[in-house]
Amino acid sequence: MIALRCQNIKKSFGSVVALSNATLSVEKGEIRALLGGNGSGKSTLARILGGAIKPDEGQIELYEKPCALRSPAYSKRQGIVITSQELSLFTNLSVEMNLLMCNIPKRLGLFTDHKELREKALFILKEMQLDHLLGKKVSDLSPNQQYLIEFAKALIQKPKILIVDEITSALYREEVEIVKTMLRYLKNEGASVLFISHRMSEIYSICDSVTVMRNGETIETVGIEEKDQNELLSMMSGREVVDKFPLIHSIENESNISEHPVLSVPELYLTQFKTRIKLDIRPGEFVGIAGLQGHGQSDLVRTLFGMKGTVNLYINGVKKHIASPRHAVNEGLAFISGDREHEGVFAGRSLSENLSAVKKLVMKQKNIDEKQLLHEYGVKFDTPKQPIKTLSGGNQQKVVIGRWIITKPLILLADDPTKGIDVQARLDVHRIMCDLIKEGSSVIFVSSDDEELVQLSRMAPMSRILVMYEGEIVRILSGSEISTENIVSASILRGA
Ligand SMILES: Nc1ncnc2c1ncn2[C@@H]1O[C@H](COP(=O)(O)OP(=O)(O)OP(=O)(O)O)[C@@H](O)[C@H]1O
Repeated sequence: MIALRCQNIKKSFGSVVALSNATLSVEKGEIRALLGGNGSGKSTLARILGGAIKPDEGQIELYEKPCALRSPAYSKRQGIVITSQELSLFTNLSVEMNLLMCNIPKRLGLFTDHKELREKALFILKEMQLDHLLGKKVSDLSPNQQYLIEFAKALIQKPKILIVDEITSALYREEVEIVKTMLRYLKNEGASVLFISHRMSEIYSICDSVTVMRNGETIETVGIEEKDQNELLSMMSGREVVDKFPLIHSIENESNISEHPVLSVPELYLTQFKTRIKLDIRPGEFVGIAGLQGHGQSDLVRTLFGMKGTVNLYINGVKKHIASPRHAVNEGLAFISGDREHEGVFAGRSLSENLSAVKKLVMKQKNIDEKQLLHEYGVKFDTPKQPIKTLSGGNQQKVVIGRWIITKPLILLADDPTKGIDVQARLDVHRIMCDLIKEGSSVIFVSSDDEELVQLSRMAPMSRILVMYEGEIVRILSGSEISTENIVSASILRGA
């Protein structure tokens, strides 16, 4: 039985055509990936199905009956639930209160039945191995735990059609496994899922089929086994992909490593773990930071950038006290955050202001050709003057990345910078990083995606992967040791 059918859906925002023809059918119990480049219309389709916006044209059928999704409440009543990275949690309330916000159990029809509330919440939390979060205030959870609670909140509504809009792009491997298990569970219950993600490996491991979108159109739907990654990439871009992950340099050649580190930190203190790390980074080196989520990877780069107080380090052999991010920038460091919403974009500002913020305000440099740079970084835009918020999420992140790349830093620190960026754009970002490395910059790169670290290591002439566990570096991988298998085993087995 067809659970959802969309026929020729169109939607424009002013002169921007977000959807020109979205046509797809999803079976009951099917997990369908929606794959497309940044700005291809995936979220717009999701928001139409969730009743947040109305299509200009087209028909939607639910369980083979025409249906006008006129409001979010109406879509919810039809069993369509959306979960995305845009959190709708009340941070001052408990996890269980948030989970059941849409349907708080009552005693005598008046008072909150706390016992039932806890029981219902505990059931779903246990299924997700998150029962330790019961009773906690949402503001006390890590961002990733908050995403999982947002996801649990969708599950508790027992959706018939669940739309998962890029929830996994910020999650680590073990959390993605939780999402995967729950989606399989929903599938077995007969629900259908639309799964939006830019991570190919997740799409292959979670989904039954994939609909590829390009420029607001659904191009084709295929069974997940029918096409390999390069074929999907070609369908997304409309071009033949010749060499998806180019091996620019051999990683075996470690003899080139300079004796003189560009950055040397005898003792980097990580407050959360009370551990001390020693780091030496060579000019032109790519250093990937891996590990299970929350083992200090993010703290490491943030501490280096002066975000956690003064840090003592040596740059090209000269002792420096980095007391703040501004100070770090002036010493040649740059920091790209993957937390676009809170640390990336200046929401009320234009593309041009967002792109040139550091260069103009901190480095006091003028004469920046923003338009040319936006093209160089592959941003899809109308004019540099448009507000950044009018761009799709991935395009916004490209502007944030561009902001730091144009400073031509000595050392680039990146904290999961490519999440939310489509596969093709991610490759572009990797190439931009490698160009920077070729020009002599060093890159310290945290990623929640081990495959990304392996790919980048293969593209850079000198590379290492440091695996962290409880605030310590427990394994250093180099040369042919660099593989996702070795990263996984070192992360889980404390360096083994
Ligand atoms: N409220 C809006 N106002 C103006 N333009 C919009 C609005 N919402 C979306 N768009 C535009 O519609 C197009 C499709 O955006 P959408 O967010 O659906 O893409 P997407 O495929 O989800 O992208 P991403 O992978 O980057 O999240 C983009 O060009 C975007 O700039």
